[in-house]
Amino acid sequence: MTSVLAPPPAGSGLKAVPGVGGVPYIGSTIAVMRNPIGTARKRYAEHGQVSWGWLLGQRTVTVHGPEGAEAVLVNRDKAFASGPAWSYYIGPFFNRGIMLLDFEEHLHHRRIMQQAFTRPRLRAYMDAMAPGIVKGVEAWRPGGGFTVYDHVKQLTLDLAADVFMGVELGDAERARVNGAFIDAVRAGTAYVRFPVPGLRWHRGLQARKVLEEFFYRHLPAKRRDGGDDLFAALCAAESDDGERFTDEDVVNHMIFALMAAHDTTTITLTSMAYHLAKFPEWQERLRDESLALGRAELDYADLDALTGMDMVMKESLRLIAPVPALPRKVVKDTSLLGFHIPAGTIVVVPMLSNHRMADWWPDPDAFDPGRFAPERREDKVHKYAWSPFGGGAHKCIGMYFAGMQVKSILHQVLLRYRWSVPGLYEMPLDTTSLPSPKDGLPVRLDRLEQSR
Ligand code: HEM
Repeated sequence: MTSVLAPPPAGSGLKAVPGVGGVPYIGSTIAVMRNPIGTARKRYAEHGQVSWGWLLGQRTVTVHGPEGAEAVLVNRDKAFASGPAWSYYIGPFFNRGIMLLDFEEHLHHRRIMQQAFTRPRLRAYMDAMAPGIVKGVEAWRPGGGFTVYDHVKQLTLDLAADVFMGVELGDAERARVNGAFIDAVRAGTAYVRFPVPGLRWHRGLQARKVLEEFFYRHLPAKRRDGGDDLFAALCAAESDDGERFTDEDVVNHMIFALMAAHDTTTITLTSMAYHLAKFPEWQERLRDESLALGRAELDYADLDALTGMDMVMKESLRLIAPVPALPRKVVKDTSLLGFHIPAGTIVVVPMLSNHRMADWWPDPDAFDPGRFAPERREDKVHKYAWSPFGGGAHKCIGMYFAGMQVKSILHQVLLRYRWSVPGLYEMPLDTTSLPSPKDGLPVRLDRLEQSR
């Protein structure tokens, strides 16, 4: 049965948001978690671009399609706040991370943080991560049942110590910090959302303490000595108006940035590895491209030259958007594509399913990197048709960093290994949190005869 979210104000000319309430607090949560794309398609077919339902305990409006994504993310009326929406999931563990700030305050932090992502800084991060990538990839053990996701996750975590923290860690300290980081991330998807000793939420709070203690301890040396890592960059960052981060800001932003960077990059590489295993002709094309560069290590300038890799990355980000949905809380009554949205509502932009809408993408479920080739550019159909990095004020600040890291890693893998999956294999995705393979993506990994 269709029920409306709230009657629009008389004379406003706005429409009421239709939807299916279902069981209060639960609604379509289980269906969305199990099959986000199928559920979104059904809902779009039944109710159109804007509809509401219960999701994860909240009355939630889902706005399908790029027009809605643009309206929410560009946020001209300043009606959609990121902080209160994201805090529901990750607030206690990623307190005062930049994505949890809004409007003027967010802009103030963003202006300073931008200085840690300038081109010279990115070049320095790329140089800093290169030896760790070679060492990590070289240590992989070829054979059957090589789980790509687990290995890439470990590699990106190890790289974070070099390029994010820039701190020499002993094995025990590394394990302690990495463990705390993993617990903080996991806590966001806890079912029991209050601290019971031994359960995820409690472990997340403990982990936050470990991370804070770690960063505060190393902060004075970072401020004093500088360096080519993100931690040093945040300590030194200064906006054009001379604003700088306090110690507390640096610690909060470091903990958040680690989280924002880690799973997203891991998922992107896993998705690329999966598609390259399913479509070996693309794997060979990318390997030829990497070999043709004639250099063991990528330069910053090479990133644009790897055109096949760029298309595969874009297509993999389209098919599996690492951040599957972007939530916002409505802070004042507003309108969205002609619908009345009352203050207090949660609005979600479902990036994962938006990228698979047949109204915007020909053959939306097919892996076809050529759709991003200059002569096709199917993403040009709308500015927000392809938006794995979001848009507007909160658009991913690490977008170029991500491209740099993903391409640097894949280049080294292509030069050393060939990998495959059985013909009928389909990667089973766990979509209860950020999308990841339930089975870790087991492949057969073979060392190339002549690695370079
Ligand atoms: C392929 C990898 C990545 C993807 C798909 C991705 C995606 C996103 C998305 C969709 C948002 C916006 C969320 C929203 O508006 O609600 C975002 C924000 C953000 N990302 Fe990324 N991200 C990636 C990698 C990174 C990396 C490597 C870093 C850091 C080095 C990073 C740092 C951030 C930060 C700090 C924000 C918050 C920006 C703000 O609120 O102003 N991300 N990311």
